[in-house]
Amino acid sequence: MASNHHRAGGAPGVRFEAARTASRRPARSHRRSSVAVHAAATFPELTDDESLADIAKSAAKGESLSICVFGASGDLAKKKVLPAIFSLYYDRHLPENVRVFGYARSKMTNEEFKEKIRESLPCRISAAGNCDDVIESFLERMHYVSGLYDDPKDFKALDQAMAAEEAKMGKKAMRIFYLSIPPSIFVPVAQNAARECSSSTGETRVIVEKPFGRDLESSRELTSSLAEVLAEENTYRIDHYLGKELIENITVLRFSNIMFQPLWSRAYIRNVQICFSENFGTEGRGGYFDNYGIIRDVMQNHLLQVMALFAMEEPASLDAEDIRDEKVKVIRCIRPIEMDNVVLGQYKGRRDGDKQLPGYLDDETVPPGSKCPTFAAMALFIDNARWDGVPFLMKAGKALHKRQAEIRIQFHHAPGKLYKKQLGSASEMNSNELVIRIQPDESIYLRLNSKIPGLGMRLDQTDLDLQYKTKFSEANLPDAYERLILDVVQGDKRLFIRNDELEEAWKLFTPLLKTIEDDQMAPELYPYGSRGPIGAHYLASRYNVRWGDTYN
Ligand SMILES: NC(=O)C1=CN([C@@H]2O[C@H](COP(=O)(O)OP(=O)(O)OC[C@H]3O[C@@H](n4cnc5c(N)ncnc54)[C@H](OP(=O)(O)O)[C@@H]3O)[C@@H](O)[C@H]2O)C=CC1
Ligand SMILES: O=C1O[C@H](COP(=O)(O)O)[C@@H](O)[C@H](O)[C@H]1O
Repeated sequence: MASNHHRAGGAPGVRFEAARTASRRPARSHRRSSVAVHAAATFPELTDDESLADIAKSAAKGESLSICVFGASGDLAKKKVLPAIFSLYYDRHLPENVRVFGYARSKMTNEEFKEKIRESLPCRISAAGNCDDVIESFLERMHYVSGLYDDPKDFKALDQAMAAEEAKMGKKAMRIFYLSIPPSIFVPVAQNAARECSSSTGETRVIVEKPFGRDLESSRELTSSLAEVLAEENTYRIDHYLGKELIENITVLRFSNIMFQPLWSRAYIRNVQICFSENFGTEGRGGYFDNYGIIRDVMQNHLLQVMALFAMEEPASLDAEDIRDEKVKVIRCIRPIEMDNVVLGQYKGRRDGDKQLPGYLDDETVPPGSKCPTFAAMALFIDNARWDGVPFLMKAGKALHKRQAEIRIQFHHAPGKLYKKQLGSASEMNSNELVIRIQPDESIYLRLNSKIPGLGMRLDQTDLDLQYKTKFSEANLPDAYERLILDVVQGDKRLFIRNDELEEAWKLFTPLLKTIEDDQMAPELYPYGSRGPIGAHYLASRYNVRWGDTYN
């Protein structure tokens, strides 16, 4: 795989001109013949007749796509990866000549595998007439191969199974491998796949799941082991937050709206809050989690990526390299994180009526007495001209009172005293706030001071509110994995993590993690379902800030 070349600005090797329309086409019912169904994905602007003609051309060109999911028996494959591939198929974003392979050690027949997967395949629009037909047609394209992860022979068998299907479809085959497996086997699986299963006729791309190491050193080791068999341009490090609708919208919001451009700096912004909370604990994933903790699990990757997109300078273009250059630059400007600016927490059990909500240490897969943080809050600073002195407050936690992820931008209060009497002096209650709600209930709203209608002069805060649910149809909110897998098919790396980005992210967090672990820092306990440790509020108040999610 390392030898595959890369064409500037696009997908190297086999390429499907798949549908990447600026806005998603509304889902249509699948009433056409099965030959026609997927032509529209390959040639989105074409009518059915034209699509049929082009299907013939595509078949004549002899191109096919094989996607293989390693760890196909696992949680992520079932929950996210295979449903996302199906949704792309359903929405006609994949070519007709697509085949999907599952690979894992579990012994299953093709039929058993398909039955297991069938129940997790979503029909995006419940009213869509014949989703069942599309499911059947998708399942016909699926194959399961059972094998070990460290035995080249088994990978040869996979290669043969893929080649046999590809031979029916044409001369050129692109292969995509998704490593939906525990990190301990990333390297042998990537090596075996590269050596035994690379496409001999087209491009081979590999999607690597997080975690990409657990500190700077292990991340470097992983990068260099993967680099022995995979060219960087064919390696797609996935951070599924980058595939979320609202996160893609950050750059659109910033760089296409003149009203925001002058405001986006220390001159107008008082603080930025990036908050992630989940209303469930590590249930079932405690074994994995305990080795990582919330900082590695969510902050070093998802939340740092959000911060980078929020704070970076305008890229020279929308090209993947230009965007990633800017992200790297801004991450490098983040000041080393001091322990004084960090609060750690761990959830404890709580009684809720008849129900006992478990504490982190009640999870049998968690080592007794673990100090692993399930919550963290920190203040970060970007030492550049744009953001000098602006606190970026980040917090993330499991087993909190609600599931929510959002960015809150709190502006300075308006100068002067004109409406001071009506607005009061608590700055967070009278200054503007822009909220980008990543999930759930995706929305963007701007908090303004406004006059309450009526006689007299009473003021209150009110929202200019863009609710995705009411403004856009649900069909237009693809799952993050859908967007990202389609990007891999198209060779678009904008939303994937480049190796130098990863390196800078680990340089920032590794010293902090080392201090926490070397000093065995004890986390502050917080009850399951609460708002997290009190310490997070003291941290914010040190910077004269209140967490927006505590008063809204
Ligand atoms: N689940 C999630 O929500 C998320 C997962 N991820 C990442 O995605 C990847 C896959 O996650 P997930 O599906 O939850 O993982 P699983 O633990 O479900 O593992 C996937 C498959 O790998 C095989 N496997 C599990 N443990 C081992 C082992 N010790 N040695 C060899 N094979 C093993 C099993 O298949 P078999 O025995 O049949 O071979 C299993 O079905 C991981 O890297 C994870 O960190 C990232 C974000 C979220
Ligand atoms: O990567 C991870 O993300 C999930 C949260 O993802 P979301 O899309 O549901 O917000 C988190 O639960 C998990 O611990 C972490 O590994």
